[in-house]
Formats: sequence, structure tokens, C-alpha cells
Amino acid sequence: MTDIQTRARTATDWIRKNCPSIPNTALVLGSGLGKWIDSAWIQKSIPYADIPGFPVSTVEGHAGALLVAEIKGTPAFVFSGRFHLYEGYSPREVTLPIACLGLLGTENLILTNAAGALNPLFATGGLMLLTDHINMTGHNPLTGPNVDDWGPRFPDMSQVYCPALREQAMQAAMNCGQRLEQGVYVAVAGPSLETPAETRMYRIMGADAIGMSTVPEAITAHHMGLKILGISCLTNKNLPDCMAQTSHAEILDQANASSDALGSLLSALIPNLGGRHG
Ligand SMILES: O=P(O)(O)O[C@H]1O[C@H](CO)[C@@H](O)[C@H]1O
Ligand SMILES: Nc1nc2[nH]cnc2c(=O)[nH]1
Repeated sequence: MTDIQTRARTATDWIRKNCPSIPNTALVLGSGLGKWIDSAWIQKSIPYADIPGFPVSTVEGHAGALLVAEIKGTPAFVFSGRFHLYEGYSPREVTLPIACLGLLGTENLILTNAAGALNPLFATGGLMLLTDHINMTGHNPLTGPNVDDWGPRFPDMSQVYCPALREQAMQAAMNCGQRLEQGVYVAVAGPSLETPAETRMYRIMGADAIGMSTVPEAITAHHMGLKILGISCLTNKNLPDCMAQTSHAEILDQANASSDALGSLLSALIPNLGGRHG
């Protein structure tokens, strides 16, 4: 067994023992995107530090706790805080919580993030459904010996973001009267933000939004057969010819301001995804 397999198994066994049930749906909250979660929905909040084998969150806006919650009556794991490559974690460590979900048998995974808008038609504060991604992190969480029990050596990537879930998300947005853009997310390693020349390049490559997360998680989840939905909250415009300065504080402020819109969408969507797993 590889070290990461051992850590994932230890964490998974601990979660099984310490959670009342294993929900069918899990949600990863991006930077500053947790405000909409009603505290009355939270049955249990488990600091990552309590879960053996788990890394700890080091970025502001990522609380670092696993919430066992019921969102409008539907059980869900909520990862309030994620891990990023720029924190110094290995690609496997960054995606360790996702590997745990695969081992637990959770079926649906919703990945959210704060991202810069590369598409000039997309407004700051808007939400974008991921149709696809470009991995520019220079890393892949599947590097190293393949864990055959988790998935194939060469996973197909022709359809990472589940069309049926995307359809349900578009329907939920329509029901809420919300605009939901659709586009390609490019992941970079960070932590420095982009120069105008880099931004121009990523746009020419076909990306609509840019951030420093989500893609390693999506690769690990897809490898293990989870159904994935990705949603970006567009916190800033990242346009080469009129690039404004931005900071993590501004990104967090905008994510906070858009959190209610994300919450309305997810509260409408999650109850339609199915209930308890076991
Ligand atoms: O992708 P999430 O975790 O939402 O965070 C985004 O916000 C941070 C930059 O402010 C980066 O980590 C970027 O990826
Ligand atoms: N790389 C990157 N990450 C972000 N996260 C939120 N906005 C941005 C951005 O403009 N660039």
C-alpha cells in the first residue's frame, strides 16, 4: 500500500466511525463561499485536524472542517476548506478528501471555487458551470503507481463534468431565476496571480475562467467514478487589456457577496440529487 492509500483508508475508517451516516452528495466550498450554509443544517462539524491522515487548511477563507449537514433536508458532506498545491501539499495530498469520498461510496461531488473571469462577456459576481477544464498546474494527482482498486491507469477524460448533473443545475438556475454561465476553467498552480500576457494566453487557449484549484480534485474524483459538477464564482475580471489589480482580500469580499446566489442555486439543486447512501 502506498502512503497516500494508507492515509486515505485511515481517514475513511475514522469518518465512517464518527459520522452518523454517509451522504450521497458532497460539496467542496471555494474561497469565501460558505456564508449561505445555515448553522441549523449542520449536524456535526469536524475540524480537519481531528481526522487522522488529513492535511490542515492554511488559506484564509477556508475554515478547515468537514460538516455533516442536511441541506434543505438532504444529507450532504460539506468540505468547508480545501487544499491547494501552492500550500506545499503534494497533488495526492490536495485530493485526499476526494479519495476518501471515493472509498466511502459517495456518488455526487459538487466542486465550487472562486475564479477570475477570462471571458469578457462574463460579469463579476456571476456563476459559471464548468463544462470542461484545462490542467495547467504542471501536476497530476494520479502521478506515481496507479491504485488499481481506485480506478484505471489511464482514465478517459472526454466527459469529466457529468452532463446529467449539469442539466439539473441549469434547470435549478432557471427555477431560481438566476443566470448561470457555462465555460472552461483553467487551473494554474499559483500562488501568484496572472500577468496580462499569461491571461491573454489562457484566453486564446479557450478558457473562460481561471483559478488555482478544482482540477486536481476533478481528476481524482473522475478516476474513482464519482459524478462531478463544477461551479465557479467569478470574483474578478481577468482581462489582459484592462487588467485591474486584485488581491485575495478582494476575491474573498466578492465571493462573500456572491455566496447567497450560490446558496440559492445549491439549495434548489441538492435536494434533487438523491438522499442517503447508507
Ligand atoms: O479555488 P479556491 O479554493 O476557491 O480559491 C481561489 O482563491 C484563491 C485566490 O484568491 C486561490 O486559491 C484560488 O484558487
Ligand atoms: N489564478 C487565479 N485565481 C483566482 N481566484 C480568484 N480569482 C483568480 C484569478 O484571477 N486568477
